[in-house]
Amino acid sequence: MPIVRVALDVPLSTLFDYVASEKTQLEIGQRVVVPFGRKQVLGVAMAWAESSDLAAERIKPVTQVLDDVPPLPQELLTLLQFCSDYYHYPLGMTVLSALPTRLRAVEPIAVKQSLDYTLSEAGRALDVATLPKRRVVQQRILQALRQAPLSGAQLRSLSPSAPAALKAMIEAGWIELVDRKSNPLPQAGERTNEKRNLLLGAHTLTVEQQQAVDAVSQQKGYGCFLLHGITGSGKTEIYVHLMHEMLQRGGQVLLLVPEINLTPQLENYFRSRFPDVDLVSLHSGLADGERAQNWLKAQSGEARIVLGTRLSVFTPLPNLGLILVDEEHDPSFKQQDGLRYSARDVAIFRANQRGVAIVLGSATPSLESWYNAQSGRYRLLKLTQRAVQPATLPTVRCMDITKLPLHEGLSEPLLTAIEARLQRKEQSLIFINRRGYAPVLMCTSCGWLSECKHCAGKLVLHQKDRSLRCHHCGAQQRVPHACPTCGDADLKPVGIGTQRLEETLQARFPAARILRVDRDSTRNKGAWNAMRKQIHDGEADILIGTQMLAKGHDFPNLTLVGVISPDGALYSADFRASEKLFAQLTQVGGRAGRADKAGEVIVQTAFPNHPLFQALRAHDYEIWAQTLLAERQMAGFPPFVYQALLSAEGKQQGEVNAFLQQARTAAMELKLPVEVYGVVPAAMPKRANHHRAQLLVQSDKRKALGEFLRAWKPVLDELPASRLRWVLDVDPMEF
Ligand SMILES: Nc1ncnc2c1ncn2[C@@H]1O[C@H](COP(=O)(O)OP(=O)(O)OP(=O)(O)O)[C@@H](O)[C@H]1O
Ligand SMILES: [Zn+2]
Repeated sequence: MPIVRVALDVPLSTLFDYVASEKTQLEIGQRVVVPFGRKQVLGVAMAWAESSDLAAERIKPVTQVLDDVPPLPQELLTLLQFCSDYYHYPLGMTVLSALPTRLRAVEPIAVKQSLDYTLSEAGRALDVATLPKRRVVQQRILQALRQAPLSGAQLRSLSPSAPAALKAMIEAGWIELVDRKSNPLPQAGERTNEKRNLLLGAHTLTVEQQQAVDAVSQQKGYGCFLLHGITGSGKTEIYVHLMHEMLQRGGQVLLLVPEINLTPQLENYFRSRFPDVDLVSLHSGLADGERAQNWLKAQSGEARIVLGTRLSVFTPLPNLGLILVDEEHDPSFKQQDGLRYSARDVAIFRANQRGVAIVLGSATPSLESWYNAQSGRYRLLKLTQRAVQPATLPTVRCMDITKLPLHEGLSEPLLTAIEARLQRKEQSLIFINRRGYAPVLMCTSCGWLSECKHCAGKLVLHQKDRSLRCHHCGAQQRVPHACPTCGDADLKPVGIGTQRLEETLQARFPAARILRVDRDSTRNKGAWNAMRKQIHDGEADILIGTQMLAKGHDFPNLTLVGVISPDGALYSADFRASEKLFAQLTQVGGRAGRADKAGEVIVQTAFPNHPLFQALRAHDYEIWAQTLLAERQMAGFPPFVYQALLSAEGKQQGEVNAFLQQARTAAMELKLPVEVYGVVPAAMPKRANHHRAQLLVQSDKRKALGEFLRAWKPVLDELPASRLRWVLDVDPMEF
């Protein structure tokens, strides 16, 4: 009896053996339903086995083979195996988490029969008379398709041997699959389904853009390119040209983007540029059914451009020819739970596995990528000018808030600048990374602060509904009438959030139309889209926003960006904080003056001479990256070392620490060439009543760290931890 090894969604690092009866026609990569404990669960057939460690009578048979969709290709299974090994995450859970939700259920999915066969250009050009006489069925199919596109069922009704003939003709390139919806029945006399991979509105590329496009398209086999282009330099236009080139060659393109918020907008944009090309998007905002359909279109090769957030890096793409990663520095490419992968890094592995080019684009590359470009592992492509003439980079001014009086957090120069924009009917954006009214409520008489009972954090004042809310655990309560400690009624909001800024600006500029864009104001579905339209249509004068507004948008009438209190990042415990801040400010500053009007950025800071702000004023990413790299090298931080973080949390602090101490002892006993640090509290030491602590391990060799983790992980799995949750995070981004 053949034994098949199946990946299941269980937290064990093994596969599970089942018997595949002779009758079932099972292929590796197919989804199967198998008994597990008392349940029937979904799994993926990963490999055949000669024998099993289980006694023959204990191996259960596969219940059902799902043949609703084609098997996962071996290439994808290999990629998932790599991820499981590299991130030390159970293989079964890795494989299952890569599937769209709908394909993880034990019920087969009903694939909408929306695909039709049609003649390709070569097929239409074919003269039936030149086909050998004995290929009757092929001739019949050809003639039928001359009339109209047909479904598989219709073609099969032509002859019992139609499937074989069809297969041969697809391989010959005469027939292709098209989406029925997008191809309404042809009008008489009209040539149909002519896919020309139309590219609309192509700009004549600048010299720098052309060089970048040439370098990538001339690449033979794997190559990783870092596209460093200042904001508005036309990186997107490069993607478009590269996509077009790949479409002409018949390949599929995968474009990874960091933000689900940006995908609908990008999707429309790319659709408008490639009106006759099948493009699908994959992100968590889609309904399960739609997501599964899009995934299947990618797997069948029908979708030529796949646009998606991080999970789409695991989409099967038979003709994958190019991978693009936009805003490659963005931390949201790293998944923060379950399989903690970096979609950017997996994409690089995938490009290598496939032997194709990958382009990482950013105005502020991550230090990891920058370092790789400096050392020659990646090829650096630079765009140093804004694409649209005469658009230039905005002027950046820093206002020293230790010397200037502030009105509710706003300096006079900033207010004057906003006023000027209002008079000129231009837009301003005020960037502040704090939602709510004020970060904390304080009693002026005893110093009491609104703290969360469950977390090591403060309760944020939300004025609109008079509530105090914890942004970490979601706890919420009404604003007290008096101080809970001393009874004094004089409670004052301290610090500034988006709501307070909105109130202040509205009072100062009563006629201005102010739009606040943060997680609270965009919670309802469609709210953000509506707001974006308002901004584009010029129905807002002042935008107040958190980082949501900072990324990727192109608002031509926006000429002023104000930045309120970014200083926290300068003395944060997170060693990446200042890297992130520079990227954020460059991004948000890059929203100003993208068209014909000059832009201005005003930063309110207590440290105007900090190297970060100097580099920001000079628009000099390179010098800033160099400064940071030197610091990181001195301190022994990434990208000069590779890290893994073991974090644990539980209700009892003692248990959390004991677990981590045992883990640490075990790590030391392995006597491998890695540095094992001490057990320390997490940056957020208590959240939702759970105490949190962590243990960092690092090495200057990726391989040494990997070998250590391979030895350490099984030991961790055996440690008593029934009342704890712990995770191992490789290449951690959050501490
Ligand atoms: N060669 C070109 N000639 C004229 N206009 C161009 C050219 N390339 C791009 N543009 C235009 O320049 C603007 C900025 O380009 P794009 O959005 O591609 O920049 P980007 O580098 O992706 O920007 P960001 O990183 O700030 O989002 C767009 O309006 C685009 O249409
Ligand atoms: Zn809390």
